[in-house]
Amino acid sequence: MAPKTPSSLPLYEVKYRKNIISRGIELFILFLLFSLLAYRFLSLKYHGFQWVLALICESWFTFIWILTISTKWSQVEPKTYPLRLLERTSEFPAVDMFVTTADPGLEPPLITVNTVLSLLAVDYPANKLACYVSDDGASIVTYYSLVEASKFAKLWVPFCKKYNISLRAPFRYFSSSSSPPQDSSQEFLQDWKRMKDGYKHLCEKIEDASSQEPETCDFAVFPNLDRKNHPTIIKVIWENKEGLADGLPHLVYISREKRPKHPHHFKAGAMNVLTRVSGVMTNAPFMLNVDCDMYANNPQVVLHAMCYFLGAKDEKDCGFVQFPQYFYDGLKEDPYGNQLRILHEYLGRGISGIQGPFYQGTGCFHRRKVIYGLSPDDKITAGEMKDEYLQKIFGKSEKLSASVAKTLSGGSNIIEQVNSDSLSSSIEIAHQVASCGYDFGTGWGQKLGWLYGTATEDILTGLFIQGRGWRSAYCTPDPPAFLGCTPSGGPAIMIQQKRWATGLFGIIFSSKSPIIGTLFGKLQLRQCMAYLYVQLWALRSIFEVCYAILPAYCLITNSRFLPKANESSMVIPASIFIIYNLYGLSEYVRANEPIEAWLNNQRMWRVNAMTAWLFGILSATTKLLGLSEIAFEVTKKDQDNTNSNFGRFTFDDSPIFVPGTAILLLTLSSLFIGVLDFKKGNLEWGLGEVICIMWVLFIFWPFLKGFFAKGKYGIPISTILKSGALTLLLVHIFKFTDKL
Ligand SMILES: O=c1ccn([C@@H]2O[C@H](COP(=O)(O)OP(=O)(O)O[C@H]3O[C@H](CO)[C@@H](O)[C@H](O)[C@H]3O)[C@@H](O)[C@H]2O)c(=O)[nH]1
Ligand SMILES: [Mn+2]
Repeated sequence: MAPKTPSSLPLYEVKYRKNIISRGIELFILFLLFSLLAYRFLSLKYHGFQWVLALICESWFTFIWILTISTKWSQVEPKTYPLRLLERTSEFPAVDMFVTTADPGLEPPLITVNTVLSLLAVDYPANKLACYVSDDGASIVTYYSLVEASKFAKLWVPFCKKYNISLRAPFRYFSSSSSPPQDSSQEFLQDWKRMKDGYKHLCEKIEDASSQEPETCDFAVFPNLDRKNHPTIIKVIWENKEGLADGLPHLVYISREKRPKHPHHFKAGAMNVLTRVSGVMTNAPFMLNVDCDMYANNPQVVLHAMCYFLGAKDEKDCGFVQFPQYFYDGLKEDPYGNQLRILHEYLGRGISGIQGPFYQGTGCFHRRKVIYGLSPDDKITAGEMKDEYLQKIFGKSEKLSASVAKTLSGGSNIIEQVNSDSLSSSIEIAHQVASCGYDFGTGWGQKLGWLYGTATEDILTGLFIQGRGWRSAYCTPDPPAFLGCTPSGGPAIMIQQKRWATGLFGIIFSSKSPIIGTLFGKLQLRQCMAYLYVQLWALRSIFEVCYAILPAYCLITNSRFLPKANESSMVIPASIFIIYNLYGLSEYVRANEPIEAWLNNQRMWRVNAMTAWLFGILSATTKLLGLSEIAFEVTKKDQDNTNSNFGRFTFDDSPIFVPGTAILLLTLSSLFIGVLDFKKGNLEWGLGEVICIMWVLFIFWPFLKGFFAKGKYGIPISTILKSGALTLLLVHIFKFTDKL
């Protein structure tokens, strides 16, 4: 038999996990849930209001469980082979890399700089890459930092490539190896020292610039600039004029025009400007997008993505390639429950086994033509290629429509579609397509590009792509491709979770709803169910809150919502509780996560559900009714997580902490009332309710500690007073309904 030639080996493989045992347990839990519903239904006439409420909540939980099972059913183990790709070809397609930043205060320029440096240094021919940074903060410090970073990159990039450094974001490289490796050569030691000094110098310059704005003629446009009202600024910081494969990729700074009267559509607006500006400058057939805090942690990222794009038998199988969002410096016990490792491990791989991962907003490679609205089997007609037609949809720029035409008609000949003119010659047109009115009346944000009208533009945009029949690919190289910051402390997490819950819920009611996509489009049914699983977060809050206060209700009104401990039907809820938790724990054990992480996640996800998601449903409803506007509050990126108190829950005086505090106070009061009743005897409630009370206290443990802590670790008095008033009101209402 002849040995396999490299070109016959696949560039990627996707295996399905044989998760027979966990599937069995999931189905068994479903069976128990149905038994519980049947039991409740049949015994409804012997019980009161609590029984009905419990039945409603448990029906909802059963529905969510069905979505969960379907989503997790077919988990994938993808594998990509970049070495085979390198053996097979030397002609690589071009990639435009987009970085977005919006606020130099919440997103320190040094973080953005590190992300950019890590991208400039990836293992890929430099003449095929261009890096575009969008700065919605129009910050002189960000611009200055990038200019300085490009100077440092001339040393850093060759250094990384010469010694094949695996970590190419300097802040991570120098924090993980504060002294050079022991057995390194004299030459390496010298270079290493030069890099370390160079980076230190860069940091100092950026720090100085943050306290005193830099002054040179190149920065003339920035001073006295109003972030919300300014013209477009585009600067080609570095151009790889000779087109050297071992040089530095182009680096372009863009701050799009902003005017108070024009909606700017947050990140989606920024992404569309990046798409257009890059369209008239380099027009690469592939685009990578990362948030400013997501540095490339694996220098071969682009090659991994290309394994899918170039290796897919059918283009349709690979509309975009998504890398999971992982975070750096996360504590192993995951105190805030926002490392999402378990979410990626099971749900993420499960979704990937259906129609492919959701687009997660960062760490994703797109095909330009997919972003331009193309469907897998679209045949472009000559009429659609006419300039007039293109300008109606893509806006009034001849040069842009010419490059769009190239992209749309290019077919699979992706090497040829790029622009070869110099960047500087397109500056004027770039300004035009970055202006704030350019979108208006065109297809941008409606049927192409990143979609408007939501704070979760990522999920909406990905949904729209999959609804047209594209599949996406999940890429999980080792080491992880990208690492970013995840918020720490209570308030930042709550804001992020609320934004997600609000945006996701709104999508269900939009014209791009997954339900419509399945009925009238090409979204697969189970993919629709997976989307609903996340999009229903906000609505889940109502059922979770009701269920969490049910035990307190029972203790206050001396009633019960569970069978008595000595009744045989108690077996059903008890085994659901035990098996569900053991099953959850086993997921952590299988993924090598500590038990503490499981406990903390149990807690934080329920806390989020009952607080942030509850605010999510409020803000989504007011938005749907037209009473409020979309808001995108940028998440704070911490540079330094080494503080010993890192991991402790923090509070502020935001109303978002009121529901949690109130549920806790209500539960404590019910215990108090329960103990008083206990002396009187003749109790209706029993062991089941008490265990539930304990569980609620366990979940709100960080809040309980917050009663006794000071400063940002304590719950503000005003929040306690508000929650206290709410609790009193609820206790009275409960007592009152009981008398009815
Ligand atoms: O007006 C804006 C607002 C935000 N951003 C950028 O958008 C990115 C994401 O913002 P961030 O505050 O970090 O939000 P996260 O909650 O961390 O982001 C997640 O959720 C968002 C949708 O809610 C997605 O857009 C992100 O890609 C995804 O990582 C950042 O690079 C921002 O600079 C802008 O460019 N312009
Ligand atoms: Mn982020």
